[in-house]
Amino acid sequence: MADIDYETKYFFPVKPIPRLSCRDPEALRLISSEKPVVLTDAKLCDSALKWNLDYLAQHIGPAKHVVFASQCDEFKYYDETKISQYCPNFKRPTQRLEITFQEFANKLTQWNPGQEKLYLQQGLNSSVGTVIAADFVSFNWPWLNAQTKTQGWGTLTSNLLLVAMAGNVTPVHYDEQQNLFCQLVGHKRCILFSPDHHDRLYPHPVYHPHDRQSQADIFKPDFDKFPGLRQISAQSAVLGPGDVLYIPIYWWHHISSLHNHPYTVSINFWYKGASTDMVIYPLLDRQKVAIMRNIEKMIMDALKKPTEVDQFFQSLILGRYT
Ligand SMILES: O=C(O)C(=O)C[C@H](CCCc1ccccc1)C(=O)O
Ligand SMILES: [Zn+2]
Repeated sequence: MADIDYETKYFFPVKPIPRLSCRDPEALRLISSEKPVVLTDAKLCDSALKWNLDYLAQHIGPAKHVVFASQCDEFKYYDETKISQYCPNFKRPTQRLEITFQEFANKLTQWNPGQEKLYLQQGLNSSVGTVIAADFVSFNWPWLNAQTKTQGWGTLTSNLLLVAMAGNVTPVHYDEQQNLFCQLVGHKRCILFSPDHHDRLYPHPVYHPHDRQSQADIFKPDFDKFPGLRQISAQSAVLGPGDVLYIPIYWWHHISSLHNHPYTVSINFWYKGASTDMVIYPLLDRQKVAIMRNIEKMIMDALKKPTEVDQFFQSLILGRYT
């Protein structure tokens, strides 16, 4: 698969994410400097390369799994807990279901155009069957543990099992965790933007259910509403089975499942970032984003009304911090 599938037209410059061996010192240098890299031979989840729909349906067990349903290809994440507090009229863009993997697999194989798209997004837990657990145990933990120790990352918080239908899109967002993203079945196109894009990708307010998601659509740009979009630039890669993409903490990413296979299977490894108690100046871009998030949370606790925030910050800085 080409580094960047050129049939897709972008209005912004895109460079390929380097594809390197996990033994290449350059790969480790990129990870240490929190830059994206595709590791082509990490053999991180080789035991899961056989996790196709039938195998998972047969072995993952009878537990309910979280599946999102969408009337379009987009699956924009929303935080359920933030709806009741500040956005009671929020319209959920997807419906959250809890069904067995077998039910999900049946819906996928019987899907017809015009029906809603489905996306299984389930944290792996102890409810999985023994066969899947055995595959999980034989992941390349020695390499993984050595890697995360070297980088000083925190604990592994979760492994999200992702089974998407071809064409599914996860719109532009960032996460507050380090991420080793393993592609198992099918191909995914990943478009990444550095954390300094905070003022060019217009995240929803921190109190909003779409916190951490971009308000803008990079494939239907509204340059009047979001003029900063004219200054964005990305790195991109198409991931195939066995590829591991390092998505650095706070890096924006857009992920879509290509049509060369009816579905895709991925698993991610989310780690807490290193503790930044040693603050070294100049601050990293991601540290500035973390500070902005804390200020937003404080101001919302204080003002309670989102409509007063703009005026508050104008009064604070206009004519004073130029
Ligand atoms: O691994 C990652 O970080 C991704 O974004 C992978 C992405 C699905 C993520 C769904 C999601 C987004 C935000 C919060 C919780 C869950 C995909 O592969 O489509
Ligand atoms: Zn993400």
